Amino acid sequence: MKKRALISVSNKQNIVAFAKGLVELDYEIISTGGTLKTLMDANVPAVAVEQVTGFPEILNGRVKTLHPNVHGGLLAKRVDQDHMKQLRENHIEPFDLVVVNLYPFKQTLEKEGVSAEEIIENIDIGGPTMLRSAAKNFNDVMVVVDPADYDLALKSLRNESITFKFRQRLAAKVFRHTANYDAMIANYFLTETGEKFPESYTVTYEKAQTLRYGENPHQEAAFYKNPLQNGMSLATAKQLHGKELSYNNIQDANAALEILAEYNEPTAVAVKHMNPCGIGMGETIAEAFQLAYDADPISIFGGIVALNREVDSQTAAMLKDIFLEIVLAPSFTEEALAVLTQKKNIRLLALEMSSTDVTSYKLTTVHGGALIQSKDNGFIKEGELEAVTTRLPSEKELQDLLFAWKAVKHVKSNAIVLAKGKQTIGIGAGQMNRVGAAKIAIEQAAEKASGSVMASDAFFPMPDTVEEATRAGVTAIIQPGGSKRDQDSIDVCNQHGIAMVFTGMRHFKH
Ligand SMILES: NC(=O)c1ncn([C@@H]2O[C@H](COP(=O)(O)O)[C@@H](O)[C@H]2O)c1NC=O
Repeated sequence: MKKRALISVSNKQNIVAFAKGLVELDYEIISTGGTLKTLMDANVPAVAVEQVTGFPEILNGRVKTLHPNVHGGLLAKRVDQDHMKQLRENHIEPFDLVVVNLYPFKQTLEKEGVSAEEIIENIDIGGPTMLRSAAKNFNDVMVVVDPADYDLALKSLRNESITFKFRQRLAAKVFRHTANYDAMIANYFLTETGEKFPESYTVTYEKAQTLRYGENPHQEAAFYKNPLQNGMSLATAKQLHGKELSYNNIQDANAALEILAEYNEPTAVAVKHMNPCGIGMGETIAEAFQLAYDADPISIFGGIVALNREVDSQTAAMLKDIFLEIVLAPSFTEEALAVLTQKKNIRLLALEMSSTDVTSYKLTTVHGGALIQSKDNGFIKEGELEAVTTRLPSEKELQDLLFAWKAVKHVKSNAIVLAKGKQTIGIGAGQMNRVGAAKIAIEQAAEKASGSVMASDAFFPMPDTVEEATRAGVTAIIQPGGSKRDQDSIDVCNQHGIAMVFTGMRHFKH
């Protein structure tokens, strides 16, 4: 008996060559409408699936292969005498090979101005059903879902080297593929219904690259992209120069992007171990970078720098003299590229910057599960600040307070940021007590601390941090407020003529 292949593909790329190869191997090909036409047009002999089902394609293609004559032929176990007897009794012939790829749901979703109706019509039903039937019965049926596997499949068929393992791998790929496809559909419906934390949470990622190693050389790692991400994405950033990104590079670049998303004016940020070590804002991007650099010329060594404007030759000349892992910006001028590409090891990344996706959720795995929360999109406007001290901040202090508040949100808790003139001058990150973070920030700022402002990511449980600030010469403080002992901190401020404002919003970052 001739071997039978069932072919039904939306993406018709390379299908003719594959089908021709199958015909040479004496396969009988059964196909659905559009696929059949493609094959016939290329003179590949094939039979319409209607001849197998004895039923016309109905409901505009919603039902074409959903039939026992198809699924019986896919699911029957060859070693099971009873299965084979039932096939004979019902005049069903088994299939040996299934080649299916699905309606382009994702591409439809991404189409501009697409209607809900078109999206729904692009949910493939018959395709996944065939794929799943064949994959379940992989012991007897070979299933190919990815056009990239056509050559390998054909080669194996020619050499008659189809092993159990090979068919199993193809089946495994099918279940990943249908799970990914369904996850995208589930996500679409989640957006439509506005449900936040459904009874099960389905995420899907697609491999962007295998990484050399993870956070440390003994850890394995890969980078997966979100297939539904619109706008800013590190997976689609253009690498213009330098060796492959590492796991830590991607984490740091992400931290830098989150920080830059806070600022509209020309801003530069230097990041080390996912904390900013310097943030500067200026009239030009060169000025901004100079400030970010001067903020901490030691910690920037081996760090990454992200800028929210095109890198020009002036900025490139400054960047060139520092050892940096990555420079990340929306674009680079030709001259800037000529300067920076002289450095073999620096990675240059161009990435269109937009505000980070405010609807997205952050997922952290823990033993036994995952924590999911909305991103920290908290943003305080000037008018929302509550002045709590006798002295109110001056206009200059106010601008620095808002600048420092945006920065402290992105520093690991407990976090204290000292800033002056739209420049961070001291950052205390990740300390187990707040006063410790303040001491680090003050020591970093040294003599610059005098006349600076201070931001704290959470309230002061006691007045010790404010006392440190007064000794350093800090003139204004921004913090959430809400401690039982707020008044103690306010009193210290009033005694020293410090202006303090409350945001009413905390920015823990663990
Ligand atoms: N409904 C069905 O019975 C059915 N059977 C196969 N399909 C899909 O139809 C597509 C191929 O259609 P055509 O050969 O007509 O271009 C494939 O993506 C396949 O997954 C179906 N379509 C969707 O559900």
